[in-house]
Amino acid sequence: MTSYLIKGAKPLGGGPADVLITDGRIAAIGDSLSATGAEVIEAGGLIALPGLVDLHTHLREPGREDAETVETGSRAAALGGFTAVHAMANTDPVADTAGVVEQVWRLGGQAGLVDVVPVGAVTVGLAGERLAELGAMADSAARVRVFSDDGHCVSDPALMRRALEYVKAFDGVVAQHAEEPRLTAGAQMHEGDRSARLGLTGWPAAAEEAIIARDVLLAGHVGARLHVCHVSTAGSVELLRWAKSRGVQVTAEVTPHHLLLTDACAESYDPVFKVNPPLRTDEDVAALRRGLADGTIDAVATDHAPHAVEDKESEWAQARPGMLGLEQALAVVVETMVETGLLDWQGVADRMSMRPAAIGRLAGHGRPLAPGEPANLLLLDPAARVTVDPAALASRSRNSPYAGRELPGRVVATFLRGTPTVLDGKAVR
Ligand SMILES: NC(=O)N[C@@H](CC(=O)O)C(=O)O
Repeated sequence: MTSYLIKGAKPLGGGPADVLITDGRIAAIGDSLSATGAEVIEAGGLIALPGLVDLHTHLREPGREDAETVETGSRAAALGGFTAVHAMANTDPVADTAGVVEQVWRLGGQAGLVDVVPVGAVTVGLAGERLAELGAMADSAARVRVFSDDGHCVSDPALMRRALEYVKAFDGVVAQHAEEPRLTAGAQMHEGDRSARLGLTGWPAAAEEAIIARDVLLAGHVGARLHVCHVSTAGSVELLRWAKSRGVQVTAEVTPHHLLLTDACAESYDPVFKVNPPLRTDEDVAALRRGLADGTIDAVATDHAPHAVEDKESEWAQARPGMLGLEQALAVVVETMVETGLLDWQGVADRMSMRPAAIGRLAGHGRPLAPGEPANLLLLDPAARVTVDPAALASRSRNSPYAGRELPGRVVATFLRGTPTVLDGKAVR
């Protein structure tokens, strides 16, 4: 295995240092290291961060390989600085059996660009009627710990309670897509003044908040772990704060797009801005940023949702919800959280690597950069500014809400267990 000597990068909490990588691990961090035979990477001005971990990626394989494959999504992830992604279960067939989660896990291993960690469905076929084979998925080679019907809410409270009870046995977590479906029938965008003016059916904040309120009570009652996907409203942040203060084992994620964009984007009627949950108001964005800064929201998760052209480039009402996220996630966090002074680099590592790895009970990821640890890391040029060109993305889909936008920071290199997946800002394969 090639050894790498990264010269002059800034690891967290210290001045410039060299990082020596041998046999897939960090062998040493220090001043003026040398190592014969090691490939030298000049990293002056770059920041070294632990490899990012995404709790919420849609890879679309099996079933919609025209929109994304495990391999193309893995490449997009590596370019974004990720070393592990959780692959959501809403594939075709649905990842609701040991067979399907093992298939996704194997495809991830074959692509070899990030660790692909399958999420198992909570209910058979995401239909919300019967629990899927949670134990069999947990015991499978894919070792599933995160279960989600994402795209659908587990809206039956008795079923949700049983799912929480079940995953407790193997320290799993139910990741809820919080959306009371009876309140969002036909919904197209955030319910408020704008939806009324634009004539688009509204998706009220209360549809998210009602499920979160119910589920934190259930999780507290059962004593199990609950994770809330893509939190989007100020009221949700308040509910999470309350639940955490009561000792409920609840964690939550926010997407990059909910940290940056608002429902004003819908004024364009460009369906690239249609997403579930919808983009909210300025006040919601401010509350989400504050919640992420103070740790009420534990993690940033991309909800990378690639869609084929025919599913997205249509009239707003016909378009599928969802937007790309993997390749720009870190840049959006730098713009919304670092450049605003809300998070330092340690905070970025915590919310995008350490905490998501801990929520997913993922070994070998989300570890500090220290001798002996697996060499999962990225090098970021914080001074670079990049204008997003959808045609240049590694994803098979093009539905980026950041097209034409200049964002700060550029991932220069990513290492997965000591092997570069990205060098000079380009995917190695
Ligand atoms: N987040 C999205 O807008 N879309 C998701 C599923 C979903 O949550 O609706 C997708 O799979 O496309």
